[in-house]
Amino acid sequence: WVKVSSKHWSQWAKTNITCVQSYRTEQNSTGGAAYQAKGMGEKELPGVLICEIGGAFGVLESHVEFLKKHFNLITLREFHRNKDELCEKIKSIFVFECRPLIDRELLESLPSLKVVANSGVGVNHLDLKLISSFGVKVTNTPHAVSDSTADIGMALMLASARRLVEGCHIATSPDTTHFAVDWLGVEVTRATLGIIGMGSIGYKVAKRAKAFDMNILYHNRNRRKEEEEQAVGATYCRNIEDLLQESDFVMLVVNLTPETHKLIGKRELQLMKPTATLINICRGAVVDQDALVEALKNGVIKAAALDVTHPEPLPRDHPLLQLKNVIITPHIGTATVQALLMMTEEAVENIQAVLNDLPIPSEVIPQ
Ligand SMILES: O=C(O)[C@H](O)CO
Repeated sequence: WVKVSSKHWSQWAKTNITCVQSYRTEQNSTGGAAYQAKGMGEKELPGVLICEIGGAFGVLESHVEFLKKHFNLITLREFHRNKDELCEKIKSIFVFECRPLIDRELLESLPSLKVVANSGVGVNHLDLKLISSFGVKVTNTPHAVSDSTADIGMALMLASARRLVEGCHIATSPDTTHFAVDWLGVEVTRATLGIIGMGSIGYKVAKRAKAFDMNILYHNRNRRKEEEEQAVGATYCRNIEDLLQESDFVMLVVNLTPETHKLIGKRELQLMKPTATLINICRGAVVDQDALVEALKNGVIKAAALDVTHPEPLPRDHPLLQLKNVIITPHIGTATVQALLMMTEEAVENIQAVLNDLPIPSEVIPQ
């Protein structure tokens, strides 16, 4: 089965797509009969190139059965072993994080390629102009990732405010004989949160922060509708400077583009309060890391909590890894059972939409 957004359902239902018919089978028995009558099960499934099955950048083993109902999965290794036979069959590439690498050589070797389906929202690892010059579309999965990534933003903010990692070390250290700590955390409740980037993830952060009675500021290229602002109690800051000066916590939730590369540098850090914390859940390169190290060492800001760095992982001798006022997690914004399943489902919907000339739920258009 595959989840197809209800607004696109009627168009999907008119087609002969195997997955849609089997989805209907689960919903009502008439759908199952239609599936049989059209004989769709006999059609050759479109070829999808994947990096591998399992491993850090491969398709999850638990998703393979589902994917195989829709596609003929071809791993990169199989492709390289049998290029001549497989190159015509591959209609789509399923990209997870930055694998497989999509370069000119790969694109030139796939004449039937129609879509590069990125599993995840960030597409900074893809050369959009190059891909589109081959007439190939790019899609991503913004809906699937928004809850889990917003959760990580909240988790990092709370962990940093309450010094959870330090507390954990004390509680688990073999040297600990009693639980006296010589420091205090701060509360996020009623503090000011500045969200930079108010797309679907930023907005979900705001929803969560509202439940903590936080005072919410946001900066975004486009201002949200008034009713959306009111629903989460967020105030728009046209100038990023105002947000930086007023916030106790600044959370970065933008896409990495040439415009947002090193968006937070020395000047921006100096505008922040010395008691403020920077939280980054988007991409490491949005922050000038050298400037951040200096700011953290010299008390320009209080702390940082980063789910993303540049590069990933940081070299083991990187100064950010030596600082006590920094929490770093290994880019786990979408690392949940639910998010990964939804990312796969959303990618399948995107691929099927492109291959069947249907409205594409999440197409990424090169600027
Ligand atoms: O871009 C995203 O959705 C996450 O960072 C996972 O890559």
